[in-house]
Amino acid sequence: MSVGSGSTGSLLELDRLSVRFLLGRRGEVRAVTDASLRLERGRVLALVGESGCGKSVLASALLGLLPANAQVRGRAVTGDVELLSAPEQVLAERVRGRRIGLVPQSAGTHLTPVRTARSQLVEAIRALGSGAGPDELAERVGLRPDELDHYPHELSGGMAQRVAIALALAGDPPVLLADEPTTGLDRPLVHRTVDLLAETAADDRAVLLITHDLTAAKRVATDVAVMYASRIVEAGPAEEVFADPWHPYTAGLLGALPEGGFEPIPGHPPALTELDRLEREWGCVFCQRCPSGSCTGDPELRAHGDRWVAAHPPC
Ligand SMILES: Nc1ncnc2c1ncn2[C@@H]1O[C@H](COP(=O)(O)OP(=O)(O)OP(=O)(O)O)[C@@H](O)[C@H]1O
Ligand code: NI
Repeated sequence: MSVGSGSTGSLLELDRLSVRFLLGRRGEVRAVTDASLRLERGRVLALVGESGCGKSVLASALLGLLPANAQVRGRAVTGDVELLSAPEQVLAERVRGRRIGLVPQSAGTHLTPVRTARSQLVEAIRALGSGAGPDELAERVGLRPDELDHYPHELSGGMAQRVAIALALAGDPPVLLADEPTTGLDRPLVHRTVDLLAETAADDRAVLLITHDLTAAKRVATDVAVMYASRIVEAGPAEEVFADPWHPYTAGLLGALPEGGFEPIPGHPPALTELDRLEREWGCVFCQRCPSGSCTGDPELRAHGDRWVAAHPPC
């Protein structure tokens, strides 16, 4: 992955995407700040970070699904569409399902209970006007065609998740956006689901996998971006970042895993209404939790080769 602008051949590119929610007299929530990312063909980019850091808001911004009190800045380009300024009609007719397929959080509740998987798939194919057939899509996600004739309550969790991914693929979108696609699944099923997403990426697409499940991210991501308090604080090739994190927050997330010895960083992320003040006072909003003592106080994500880090450059 690369962060920044001036791409060739990327399927999705974000350039300083920022989102604030205006709360009137209660101030503002800064949910996403200057997020720059590039998603290339064949790649799985995991966007990781604790609950509430802004991952889902970033995803909603790309799909034009933010509420009216959201103020959006920056650029996000897929194909010839600039997503942040595109009218709703363009997003509805050309982007959602066609350029960006959405894999839902909970497949079980996403499917309509009174209709078979096949009829839902056929309807999606018809609505999106794509050339794929239901059996072909079933096969692509590892389902037997006859399994499509089940109603959602007859599907196992894993089969429902496969149907949901088949639905996301119905319009043959080059990009899949999966926001916490493994919520509520047990570990083997988490692995099968993310493996399937990785296979779809290998099939000439790209996947943006939003998750707080570091184990799942480690398993399939080719690239990773770590988000803390609305900002991406570190990004780069997944293998390198996971093996040798530069930002102390990334190190803390990895330290909280079983293999890291269950040692999370003490404290909590700051309230998102306080970020402007904290950055004015400290530079870096992580500083109050920062064990490293080497913070430059510069919140900008800076490049060092193909890796990016804020405030804590490699020494
Ligand atoms: N409409 C809104 N008005 C005000 N604040 C909002 C609104 N929608 C989201 N937020 C806030 O934006 C912040 C980021 O939320 P977001 O859902 O993106 O977090 P997340 O990283 O996806 O976490 P999770 O893993 O829990 O989904 C949260 O503090 C949330 O309360
Ligand atoms: Ni710091």
